[in-house]
Amino acid sequence: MTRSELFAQIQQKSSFLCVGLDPDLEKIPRHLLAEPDPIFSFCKAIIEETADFAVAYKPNIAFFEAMGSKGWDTLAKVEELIPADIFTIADAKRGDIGNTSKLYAKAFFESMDFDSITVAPYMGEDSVTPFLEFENKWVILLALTSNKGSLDFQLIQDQNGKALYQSVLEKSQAWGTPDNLMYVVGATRGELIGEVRKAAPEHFFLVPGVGAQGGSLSEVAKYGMNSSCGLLVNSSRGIIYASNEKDFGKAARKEAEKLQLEMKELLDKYL
Ligand SMILES: O=c1ccn([C@@H]2O[C@H](COP(=O)(O)O)[C@@H](O)[C@H]2O)c(=O)[nH]1
Repeated sequence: MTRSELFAQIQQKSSFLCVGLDPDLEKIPRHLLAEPDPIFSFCKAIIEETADFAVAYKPNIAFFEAMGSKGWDTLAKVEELIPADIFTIADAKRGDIGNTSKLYAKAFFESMDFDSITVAPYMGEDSVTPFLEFENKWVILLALTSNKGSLDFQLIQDQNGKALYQSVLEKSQAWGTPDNLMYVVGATRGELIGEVRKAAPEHFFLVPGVGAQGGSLSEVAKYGMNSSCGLLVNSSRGIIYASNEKDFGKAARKEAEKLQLEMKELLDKYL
């Protein structure tokens, strides 16, 4: 999917919502356990109920690969089920020496047909660029993550006062463009999102951390929105586990709609 197609979706739906698919057999409604593939049935219902409000889906690969080969089959079926006009993100956080990254890219972009993959920057240019060689596919590079451990390395400053996440932003902009490179920026980072926006004015940000992790959607929009929105804000548990009864699909729909309505107001205010 191209950047302009993504922006068109955002305008059409008045939404920059990414629904995170983190399906856990221990958390899904009990009645689904009688189904032949409970995780698929769960994701199918969530996708069907939230597709009106979502511009992206982000299956977190850990939740599928934890189930072994069956999990990979389920992931492929879920990816195929997502409507073609909705952006797909394989949240796999890959990255290795070049020839290995190339095969990770083939796995997610060719064997499966994801639009994008999350990639860790730690191993540098040759670990990231193989993912950028696929037409109309995206790398979403970890820049400033939402978790507490992001303080361990990402905010360490060099002798000139430049934080590691800033070096990641600066250097990686020579590898890709706003048309094939996005950044992960945690919603829990408040006004630092404004610093990231200054360093990468045109790139889209994938922003996890609203909902269960307590990040503020209005702060994210205030500091992070650009003239083509430039944001995909993810919520996983806050939507998919809104209920664990038979009404879980409808409950997820309600939460997704709530976020979309807030997003519409923010788009009206800042775009
Ligand atoms: O910095 C990061 C990068 C990735 N994630 C992932 O996003 C979702 C968040 O789930 P919630 O339930 O909405 O908290 C999850 O898949 C994480 O692995 C992140 O949280 N922070």
